[in-house]
Amino acid sequence: MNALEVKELHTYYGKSHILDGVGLHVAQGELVTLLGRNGAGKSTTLRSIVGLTPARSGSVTVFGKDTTHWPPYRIAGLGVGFVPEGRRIFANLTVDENLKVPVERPGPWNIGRIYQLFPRLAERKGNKGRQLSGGEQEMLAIARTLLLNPSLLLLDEPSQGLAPLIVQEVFRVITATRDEGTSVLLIEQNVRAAVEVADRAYVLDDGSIVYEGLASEFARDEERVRALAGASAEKWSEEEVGDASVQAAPGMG
Ligand SMILES: Nc1ncnc2c1ncn2[C@@H]1O[C@H](COP(=O)(O)OP(=O)(O)OP(=O)(O)O)[C@@H](O)[C@H]1O
Repeated sequence: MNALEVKELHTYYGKSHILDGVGLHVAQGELVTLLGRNGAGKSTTLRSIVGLTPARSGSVTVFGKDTTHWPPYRIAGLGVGFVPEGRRIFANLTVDENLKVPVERPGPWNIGRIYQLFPRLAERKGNKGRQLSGGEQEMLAIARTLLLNPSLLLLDEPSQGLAPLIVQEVFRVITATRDEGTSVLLIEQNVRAAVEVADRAYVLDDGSIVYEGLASEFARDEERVRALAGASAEKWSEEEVGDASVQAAPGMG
C-alpha cells in the first residue's frame, strides 16, 4: 500500500482550472519531491491532498483510504502532517511553548529528540518566535509538525528565502525524518538541493506532471536541472525585492 496516491486530479479556483489531471504517488518510507516553476500548481496540489482546496474530480488515497472528499481535520487524523509555506509559528510564544502546543501522538518524535535533531532550537528554547531567524522559524514549524509523529509529511517550500547553509540544515532534518520511516512529499523551488535528498522526483508544469523519475537520474540531467533551477532563480530574485508580508496571505483554513 502506498502512503499517498493521487490520480487524475482536477482542481479549480472559481473558474480557473489549475490542476489538469495530476497523478503521483509516494510509497511508504519514500522521500518524493514535486518540482516546478512558480505558479505551476505545486501548492494547489498539496492543498488538494490535505483537503483545503478539494479537487473537483480525480482521487486522493492516503494509506489506502479514499480521502478525496474528507475535511482537513479528518485527513490530519490519518497522520498527515502539513508544513505550509510561510512558517506559521506563534510569534509571541517561546520556542519551547511553540513545541508544547501540539498534542504528541505516539511515535519516534518527542520534545527531547526534537531538541537533539535541532540543536539551534535547543539553544533558543526561551526565545520568542518573533526573535528567531527565518531558518530557525522554518525549523520550528517543521519541529512542531514532527511532534505530531506524522506517517506522511507534506512540506511546501521549506527552503524558501533561506541562506544555503540553513537550507542544508533543513534538508538534513527532512532526510532524518524519512530515515525514521516517515513518507515525505517535498515541494521545492530549490531543485538542486531537493534532488540531492529525494528518492524520486516529479515536475509539474501548468497543472500537469511533465516528468517523473529517480531523483538521481534527474540530478544527472544537467540541462533539465538548469532549465528548472533557472526558472526558480528568476522567481527568487523577484521575491527579494517584494514585501515579505505577502507570504502570510493564504491561511490554513
Ligand atoms: N486562492 C487562489 N485563487 C485564485 N488563483 C489562485 C489562488 N491560489 C493560487 N492561484 C493560482 O493558481 C496557480 C497555481 O498556484 P500554486 O500556488 O499552486 O503554484 P505553485 O507551483 O505552488 O507556485 P509558487 O511557487 O508560486 O507557490 C497560479 O496561477 C496562481 O496564481
